[in-house]
Amino acid sequence: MAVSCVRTSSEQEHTPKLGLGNSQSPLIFNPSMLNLQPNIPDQFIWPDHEKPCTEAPELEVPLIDLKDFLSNSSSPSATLEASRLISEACSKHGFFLVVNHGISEELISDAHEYMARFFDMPLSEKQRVQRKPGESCGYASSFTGRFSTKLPWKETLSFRFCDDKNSPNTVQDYFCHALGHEFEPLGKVYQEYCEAMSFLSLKIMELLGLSLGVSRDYFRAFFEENDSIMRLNYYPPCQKPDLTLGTGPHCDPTSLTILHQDHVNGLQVLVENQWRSISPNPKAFVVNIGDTFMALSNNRYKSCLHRAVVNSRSERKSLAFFLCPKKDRVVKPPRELLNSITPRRYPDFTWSMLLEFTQKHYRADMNTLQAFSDWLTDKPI
Ligand SMILES: C=C1C[C@]23C[C@H]1CC[C@H]2[C@]1(C)CCC[C@@](C)(C(=O)O)[C@H]1[C@@H]3C(=O)O
Ligand SMILES: O=C(O)CCC(=O)C(=O)O
Ligand SMILES: [Fe+2]
Repeated sequence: MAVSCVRTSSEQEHTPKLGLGNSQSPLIFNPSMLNLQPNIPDQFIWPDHEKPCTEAPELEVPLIDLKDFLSNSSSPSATLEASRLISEACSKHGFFLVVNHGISEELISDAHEYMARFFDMPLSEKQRVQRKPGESCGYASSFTGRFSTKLPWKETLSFRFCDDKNSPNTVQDYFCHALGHEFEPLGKVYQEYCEAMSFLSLKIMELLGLSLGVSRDYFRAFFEENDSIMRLNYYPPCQKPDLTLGTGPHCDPTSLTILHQDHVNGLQVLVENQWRSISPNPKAFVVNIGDTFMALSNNRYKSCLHRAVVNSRSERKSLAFFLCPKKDRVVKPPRELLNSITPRRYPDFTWSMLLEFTQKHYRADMNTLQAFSDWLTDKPI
């Protein structure tokens, strides 16, 4: 069965007031050609206040060793310590590293290898799975045709993962149906990778629940049967890395992001109004909470601002798993997180509504959740 990704109509896709692109004749993002030009096109040059600064001191990110917590004989003290460290990280900038996560180096290496092979394919081959307006799956090269300014210097491939026993092979099926059976090995690796990401996400949800003083199972149960997004990010070298961005400043609208960087620096987080870099660590996943979990926590934990910079010497790649709840689940905080001092911060919503908002009406940035709340309550954005 062909798996259809999120399909939304695109009548408002190019709402001029939001400066979204014109899909009639989009610019083609061909970095090897663009890098031969004396200058990069204006559409890739970001405003001065968003240009990457040369300095981005390394951020010491809390590192959480999951070995004891994940072992069958995990002790209450190991669980308590892991949830305490998560609480500390999420009360600061919302980023932490996990090691001894139980995911094999071979699977991670295969996921990186197949990502390199995919992006090495000719553009015409990649465009066989071209992302269509309003959809959140498929291949995109710098979102030309979707946005008209501040184009990111990257190519992406996004696809859906469903933790649903009734459709057990959504990822593998997507690749086989969209690209052909010669892509079955690639589909198998990403099917296995996404299953491992989903398992790890649910374990982290147990720790997030404990760290917020709700039951270990509360958030885990909410994300059972998750309907998540896997994204491969490819950032070509850029001759003018000080003028453009690989991924612009944003908070992830999703619930939890589990990112694996290759060996090239590029991920930056805004901490106390200063951009700080998170150095690659092949044995660690970088984890951050997103807007949807910020709403679930009733704003106790913050979805934090981050971006990806590029460089003039080498390409960079990252694997990003975005945990998302089943589309019709109502996102609202548990009653333990509501009281007279901390009343409801965001209205009830479903992930399906927020996803549609980011794909049809609003380019995700640092204010997505507030803009979405205003949109829901009909306030002018
Ligand atoms: C639901 C999503 C929208 C984006 C991919 C996932 C989670 C992160 C979002 C994104 C990366 C935030 C920055 C802007 C964006 C347009 C991008 O640069 O890719 C966002 C993704 C998207 O809308 O495709
Ligand atoms: O590539 C990176 O390091 C970060 C990418 C990112 O933030 C995203 O895809 O949401
Ligand atoms: Fe992100």
